[in-house]
Formats: sequence, structure tokens, C-alpha cells
Amino acid sequence: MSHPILACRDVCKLYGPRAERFVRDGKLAAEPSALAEAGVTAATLNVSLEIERGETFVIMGLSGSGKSTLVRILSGLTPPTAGVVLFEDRDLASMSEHELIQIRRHQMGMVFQHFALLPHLTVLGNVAFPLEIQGRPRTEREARAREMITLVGLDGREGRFPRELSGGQQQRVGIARSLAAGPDLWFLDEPFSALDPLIRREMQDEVLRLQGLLKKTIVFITHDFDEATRIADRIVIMKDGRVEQVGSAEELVLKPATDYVRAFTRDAPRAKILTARAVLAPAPPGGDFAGEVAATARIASFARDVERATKPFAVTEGGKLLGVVDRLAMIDVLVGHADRAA
Ligand SMILES: Nc1ncnc2c1ncn2[C@@H]1O[C@H](COP(=O)(O)OP(=O)(O)OP(=O)(O)O)[C@@H](O)[C@H]1O
Repeated sequence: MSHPILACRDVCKLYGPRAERFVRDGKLAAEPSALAEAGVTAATLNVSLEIERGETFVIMGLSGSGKSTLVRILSGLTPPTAGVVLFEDRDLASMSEHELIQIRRHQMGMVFQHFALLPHLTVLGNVAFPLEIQGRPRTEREARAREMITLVGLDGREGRFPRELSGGQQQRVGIARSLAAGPDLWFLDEPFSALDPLIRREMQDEVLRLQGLLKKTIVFITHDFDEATRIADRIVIMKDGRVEQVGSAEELVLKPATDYVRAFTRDAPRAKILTARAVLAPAPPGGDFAGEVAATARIASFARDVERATKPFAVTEGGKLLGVVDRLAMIDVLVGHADRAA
């Protein structure tokens, strides 16, 4: 990979009275049982990741797998016990507290599960707050806040207080606030977990829409694989503080690296995740096709047409014929016999 905006190498965060000593004694490479014996909890263990500019990177794992700890480390809120974090190629550990604060204020935006809005401030006041902290003049910060409020569809509600808004609206305020300073890196830590499923879906669409407009680098945390597959370019699956696998949703479903990832992705909605590329079969001679689908099209978008057709569909990329998708290949992959997958 070329030039990640954010990278970490062998990042560990250990807790317990003997954590520092454990690292000093060079025991990190020891068996996991050594941690328990020393009474040390590893919230993250040897995590190495590279996050590319402009991608939506999802950190996934069950409760206690180390997601929040990792995000706190990546955003410079918590120093790792061992390992390195690089933001735009600069080691966070080499920065002063003042520099870290400046980076967090100007280049990073954060959205949390519990909206963390200031109850005594209006919507306008909440969204403008990060700019007030930066010391920007009132007219400038209010103009920018109004822009953000429009962006998230809350026009007309500038004067309301958080208690006068629904959960979804409050989270829109949180989103507007996190974008007010124009961050390069946008962290969203389980932002929609407190919302009911319909609103949650709506908010996922909102993130997709905003990402289409703003093209930020997004680091999104969730414990919900469905949510991850809807918004992610790449997903890291964490377990017990370690990385199990990093890949696109399609890669995780088709080529799980561990039994854990296999179990995690077993019930994933394959038709919504896998693309025509995954069901590619060689094109028969003659080129008699029922139609054409793009290699990147999700199976769900063409399954019905392929199912009904008597002839295969051509799969193309940039005008080039890659192969075909036919009924049998599609059903094979959808029900889990991925042997023919690319
Ligand atoms: N300050 C702390 N002191 C001791 N142990 C901690 C501390 N913070 C986190 N841990 C432990 O580290 C592990 C990872 O916690 P973390 O909060 O990062 O997980 P998570 O995946 O974000 O979980 P959740 O989804 O429940 O928020 C857990 O076992 C947790 O108990």
C-alpha cells in the first residue's frame, strides 16, 4: 500500500499493575497464557493496520475485543503500551501534547454512541462548539455551523435544545458537529448502536451520502457485521485484542483466514455482499448472452434477471469481457460452495 493517512505497527495496550514491566521484560512475544499468569489484560495485542486516505475502514468485533481501545490509540487519546502510530507518516509519540490536541481539533472528527451533546447549548451552539474552542470569530463559526446543519438535513432546528430532538436527530447534530472543523479523519465509534433498526439504516445511508460528498477517511467501529458490510471499503475483524483478518466484506466471506472469521461471516447476506466477480465462469465460445453486468455489481442487483434467463450474462469491466455469470454458478456461491469463486 502506498501512503496511508493512518498506520499502526505492533500496537499493544496492556492493563494491570505489571503491564509496563511485562513489556520491559520483552515478554510480549510470549504465549498468550503468559499474560494471564502475569495478571495482565491485553486490550489490544500486536495490532498492525494501514488506513488509506479516502477509504471507509471498519473496526469490527464483539464486546471486549478491543475496538474502542484501538480507536483511542489511533486518535492519540491513549498512548499504546508498545508499538507505533503514524498519522500522515508522523509518529504520534514524537508529538507534544499541544501538537496532539491541535491535530485532534483540526484534523480529526469524532462521533460517539452516546451523542455527547452539550444539553445547555442549542443545535447551532453544539455544532459551532468545536470552532469556538478553536477561537474562530462568532460570524464565521455560525455560518459554518449552519452549513453543516443543512448538510445533515436539520434546517429549521438550529434553535432547539438536544432534549427536544429524537435520537436520530441528536446523532445528526453529533455528525454535523464532528464535521464542523473540516477533519481529514472521521472517527465514528458505534455511532448508531443506540438507535432503533430503521433509523439506524437511515443513518448508515446518511454516512454513505456524506462520504460520497465529502470523501473523508472514515474509521467506523461497530459490532454489527451487517452494518460493516453496508458501509465499509475494508473491515478488520478483531478478537481478544488481536487482528483476525483485514479485507473487503467479499474477501472475508469468500476467503476467511480463520475459523473465527468463517463463523462470523457464515450468516452474512451473501447476495448483498458478493459481486459478479465472485461468480465468474469462463465465457463459452460464440458470445451469446442474455445481457451484461458489471464485475463490481452486487449479486442481489442482478440475481433475478440471471435466474430467469436461459442464457448466461456477460460480466464486463471497463468494456472488457471477463467471463459470464449463469444460474448455477450464482446459486453455488450464494449457498456457500465458493470453490468457483475468484
Ligand atoms: N482502563 C482499563 N483497565 C483495564 N482493562 C481495560 C481498560 N479498558 C479496557 N480494558 C479491557 O480491554 C478489553 C478491550 O476493551 P474495549 O473497551 O477496547 O473493547 P470493545 O471491543 O470496544 O468493547 P465494547 O464493544 O463492549 O465497547 C476488555 O477486556 C476490557 O475489559
